Amino acid sequence: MNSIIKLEIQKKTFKKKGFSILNDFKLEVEPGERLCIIGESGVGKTSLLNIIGLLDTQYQGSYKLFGSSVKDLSRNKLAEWRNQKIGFVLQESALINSLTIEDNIKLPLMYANIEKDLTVQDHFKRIVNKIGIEPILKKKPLDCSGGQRSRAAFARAVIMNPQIILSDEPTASLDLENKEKIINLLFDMNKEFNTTVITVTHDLDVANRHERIITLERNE
Ligand SMILES: Nc1ncnc2c1ncn2[C@@H]1O[C@H](COP(=O)(O)OP(=O)(O)OP(=O)(O)O)[C@@H](O)[C@H]1O
Repeated sequence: MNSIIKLEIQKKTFKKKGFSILNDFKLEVEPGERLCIIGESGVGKTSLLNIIGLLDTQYQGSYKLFGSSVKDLSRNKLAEWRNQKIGFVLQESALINSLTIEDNIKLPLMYANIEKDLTVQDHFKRIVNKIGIEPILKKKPLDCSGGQRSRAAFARAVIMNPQIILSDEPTASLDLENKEKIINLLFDMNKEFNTTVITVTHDLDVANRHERIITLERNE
């Protein structure tokens, strides 16, 4: 099988801090894999997701995504892939406070100019229904609870039906019931669309539900 992600990092250096992380780190991921990344705080899990998700291209090493070398991609291509092929659920996913929850979730569709597409509308209804956020669609983020905002941010990350979903602690601020909704939606998409799922978590119950777990080690 061809890898969807082929990453070989020599190191990632933070100039001001003068230290490096992800030294000699290699990762290959196949389409449709459910991979979990664990490791102690500060070891570089979020930094790794930023690299995989094309938010950070400043590191020594090579990265092939969907068979293309990331260093050769134009800024426009990087932006297009970030919007259309990669769903990024961040620890603090910023929703836009002046927009309703519905408009926030539909933002990636508007950028891609496909918000009127019927398949996309079906996908929207299904996601909203599965994670139980119909009641808050017309509300603004600041009128919602933290857990509701997390679920809305999750819906926005998966609305484009991306090929890869990257989640950084997607269940951290959720109660058990809502944690289940998010994990079930993630794995349903994985089953139905062969979406590659990569999750960073400290929750071992969530980790154990992935088919592969890698532990990042500190390597000073
Ligand atoms: N922009 C940055 N500038 C300088 N140092 C940074 C930057 N981003 C991250 N670091 C440092 O790099 C290291 C790895 O950070 P990262 O957030 O990737 O760790 P993590 O494993 O995700 O941690 P946690 O589990 O606490 O979220 C930490 O020491 C952090 O302080």
